[in-house]
Parts: sequence; C-alpha cells; structure tokens
Amino acid sequence: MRAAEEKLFSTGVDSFKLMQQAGNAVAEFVHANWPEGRIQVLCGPGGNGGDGFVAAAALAKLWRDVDVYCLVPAEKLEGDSAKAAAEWGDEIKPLEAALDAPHDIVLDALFGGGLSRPLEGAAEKLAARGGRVISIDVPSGIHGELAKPLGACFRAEGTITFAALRPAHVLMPSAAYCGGVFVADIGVPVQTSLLENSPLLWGRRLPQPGQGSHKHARGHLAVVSGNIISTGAARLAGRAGLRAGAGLVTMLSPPDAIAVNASHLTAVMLKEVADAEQLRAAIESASVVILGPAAGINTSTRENVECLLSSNCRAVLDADALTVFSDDPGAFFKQLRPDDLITPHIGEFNRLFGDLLETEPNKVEATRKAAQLAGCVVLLKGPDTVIARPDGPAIVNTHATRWLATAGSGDVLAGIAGGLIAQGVDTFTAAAMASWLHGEAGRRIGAGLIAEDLEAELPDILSSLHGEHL
Ligand SMILES: NC(=O)C1=CN([C@@H]2O[C@H](COP(=O)(O)OP(=O)(O)OC[C@H]3O[C@@H](n4cnc5c(N)ncnc54)[C@H](OP(=O)(O)O)[C@@H]3O)[C@@H](O)[C@H]2O)[C@@H](O)CC1
Ligand SMILES: Nc1ncnc2c1ncn2[C@@H]1O[C@H](COP(=O)(O)OP(=O)(O)O)[C@@H](O)[C@H]1O
Ligand SMILES: [K+]
Repeated sequence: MRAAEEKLFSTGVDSFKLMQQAGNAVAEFVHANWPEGRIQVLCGPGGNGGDGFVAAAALAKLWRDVDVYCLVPAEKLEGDSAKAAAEWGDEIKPLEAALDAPHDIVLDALFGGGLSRPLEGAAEKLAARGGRVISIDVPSGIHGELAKPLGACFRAEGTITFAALRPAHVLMPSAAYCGGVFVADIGVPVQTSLLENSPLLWGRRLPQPGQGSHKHARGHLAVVSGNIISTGAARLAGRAGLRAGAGLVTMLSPPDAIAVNASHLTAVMLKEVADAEQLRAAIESASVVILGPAAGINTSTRENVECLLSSNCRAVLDADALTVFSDDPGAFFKQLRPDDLITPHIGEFNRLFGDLLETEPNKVEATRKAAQLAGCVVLLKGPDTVIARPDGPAIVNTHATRWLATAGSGDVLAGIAGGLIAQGVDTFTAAAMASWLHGEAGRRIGAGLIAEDLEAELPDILSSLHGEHL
C-alpha cells in the first residue's frame, strides 16, 4: 500500500484529501457498526492520528459523543495531521487523561504503518486496558509488515484499513488482534497481489459435471501409497480426491501393501506399482498424482518423485516427497514445474527453504520467495495457510479451525487439491479452493475432529456452494 501511495503522491494527488477520505470512511464504519455510545478517539502524532482527527470531526457531525486525546500536544503536530487536528477544531486532551475517562468505545488512531518501536507510557497502558476497540489501519502496537505485535497491543473488535489488505490483517498472530477487517476504497489505485481466501474468489469456477458428463471426463487422480504399515495417509488423500469430484482415483500401491489397501478400498481403484519404472507406466492415464503422505523417507520415494516430475502429470507433493530432498533442495527445485503443487507444513518448509521464515518480513513474503525458488505453487500450512504462485500472487486462508491440528488432516487437504486439479482447475486456484473447503469441513465438525471425518462433510459443502452459484 505504501508504494502505491507514494506513486500517487508523486503524480500530484493531494495527500490531505486522501486523509480526509480515510477519516470519513472511518466515521462511516464506526457509526454503521457501533451506532451507540460515547467514543474516545486516541490520536497519535502521524498519519494514523490524522485519520483519527478527521473521523472525530465527522462523527461529531453525526451527533456522536466524541472526546479526543492525543499523544503529543496539538502544536507539535505537523503537515496533514496538523491540518486534520484543525479540522476537528475542539478540545484535544493529553493521552494520559483517556485512562480514567468515561467512554463506551475506543477509536484507536495511535499508530498505523509508521509504528517503529513498542508502545510505552500511556499508550501501553491504554492498550492493556481492554474494552471495545475499533482500530484504524492496524491495532496500535502491531507492526504492519512483520504482522506481529512489537509489545503491548490493542485488541480490536473491528479494524478499518485502506485500499488493500496487508499481511498483518490475515497472518497470525496479528490477525487475531484485528477483529473483523474492512477495506475502504479511498481512491488509491492499488493492484493488490495479496487476497484473503473466500469462495468469492473462485466459487463460480468450482468444477461440476455437465448433464451428459461421464467419469472419464471428470479427471483421473492417482495417489501413491506407502508400504504395508503406512497406507492410511494415501487412502485419506484418495477418498478426499473422489469427494472433491475426480471421476477416477487409483491407488498405486507397493506389492507388500496390496492386501491391506485392497481390504480398505471400495470406490478407489488399486494398482500394484513396485518401482519408478512401473510408476511411469501406471500414471500414463492420470492427469495428476499425489505423492508423499507416509511414502517413506527413502531412495524409492525420491526416485518416484523424479519419475513423476518427468512425466506429463501434474504433481501434488507433500510430506516425505519433500523431506527426501532436504539434503539437496536445489536439485528438487530444478525439476518442479509451474503447475505442480507442494504442500509443506512449517517443518517441511524449513527443511527445503532454510531460514526464509526468519529472513523475510512475514509468512506471505517467505512463501512468495519459496514459490519463486521452487518454481511451482507453494501452499504453506498452519493456522494461517499461505498459497503463493512463482509470479507473485498470494492468497491467505484464514478459514480454518484449530481442531484441524490432528494427524492426517494435511493428507486430506492434498487429496482435495488433487481431486480439483484432476478436474482441470489451475493449481493455484485448486490450492485455494482446497484449503477453504478443508477449513470449512473442519469448522463444521469442531471438537473431536479426526482426519477420517473430513471428507464426509464435502458433499454438503460443495452442494451449498454450487447452489449459490448455479
Ligand atoms: N499517507 C497517506 O496519505 C495516508 C495514510 N493514511 C494513514 O496514515 C498512517 C501512516 O501514517 P505515518 O506514516 O505517519 O505513521 P503513523 O503510524 O501514523 O505514526 C508514525 C509516527 O509515530 C511515531 N511513532 C512510531 N512508533 C512510536 C511509538 N511506539 N511511540 C511513540 N511514537 C511512535 C513515529 O515517530 P518516529 O518513529 O519517527 O520516531 C511517527 O511520528 C496509516 O497507517 C493510515 O492510518 C491514511 O490516511 C490514508 C492516506
Ligand atoms: N491451529 C490450526 N488452526 C487451523 N488449521 C490448522 C491448525 N493447525 C493445523 N492446521 C491445518 O491442519 C492441516 C495439518 O496438516 P499437516 O501438518 O500436514 O498434518 P498431517 O501431516 O498429519 O496430515 C493443515 O491443513 C493445517 O493448515
Ligand atoms: K491504529
């Protein structure tokens, strides 16, 4: 957002006008969603405070009961913020006075994108006070780019930001402090490459069979099974792939696990595959292959991945298929193609990409960089799942639940993604669809969730999405 603003200012756009638009949008947001109560507006020394003064003036015009406090004396304010304080034109009390003053709602306009150090003094005490807070841009105390609090931090019921979402609004831990986030258009022509996952992004592209369709027209997904004692993960993925709509799913099983798989599979077909050579022949009729869940960290998994990446099938690689390349990620990256998907959790991510999560400012940037390095779509799992394409666009999925933190849940996610890719959905979109569907399934189940439960939620979820978009 900063870059877009700077570009705009250099072409002569009036920055005070932008602040007025921002402050007025804040007043509308507050009045519409918190229509009653006495409002304490806490202003900082910079642009965030400026938005606060404009909002206070606009709220007063709406007959709202408003008290304004500022971290610095009004005469110390400069530039647009000084003009905004003049627009308020009424009493500005010192920030400390807010601590004991009667109020119902707090409008937090202390710091936004310019926070440079932890809150201290009255600001720190106000952050710790709690209560009903609405924040402008980000809750004060959150570092916008690092997407985390620097120390004490306001916890908002709602946050209004401008032009586009930023990582702090969707990544953990900062997202948990933002409450509901509203993005106001203030005329800054932002071409954002960060989106929050929602069916609004892809609902109309969710695949469904036409009236005259048949199973072969709905895509063929293959899943590679682990050995005799590690077959469950691949079955979770395979069944989820069928639920997601793939017309055919074939389990490719090592000889020692054939009997186990055969005794557990019904609609999913089964084929014996002893080595990479046989894998090549077995995946000829498939359009996408899932490889990695409980595959084993051994040379045979590595050979299978290399075989898959030299075939015409798209690859969804998870778990062991990633870990087998820990000693030489570069060799792996050379083989990956833009339409392949890798789905690491943080541990697997670190094994492939080293300290990117520490060196990049936040998880979105780290995942973007990873996608660029790997040359494929990367889905980094967690409470906030980030999906990035090698050319930059990123989607963050916050639609999930902590009950998904259970063994095998990631295998189901890979299965849903594979099932969607098999039906012709592009990999990046399929990854976004899959993480939302997976999150929704988890939310519907909640406490007591085990990975086996997830796929059974999909028919209802998919039906309601199709119903909405028919
Ligand atoms: N640009 C535009 O036109 C638009 C911008 N918009 C709005 O402007 C906001 C960005 O404004 P901004 O850049 O002035 O930063 P902001 O967060 O207000 O504060 C920086 C000031 O705080 C100070 N400071 C920092 N940390 C501190 C601490 N812990 N304790 C004490 N002081 C501390 C810091 O001092 P310094 O670090 O320099 O010592 C500096 O003086 C943005 O979030 C949005 O709300 C909208 O109106 C849309 C149009
Ligand atoms: N606290 C959490 N909140 C929301 N989703 C979570 C949380 N913890 C894990 N998940 C999700 O659960 C899945 C776990 O996947 P993974 O770690 O690969 O498990 P497994 O390897 O056992 O299948 C991922 O999709 C992840 O995003
Ligand atoms: K703020």
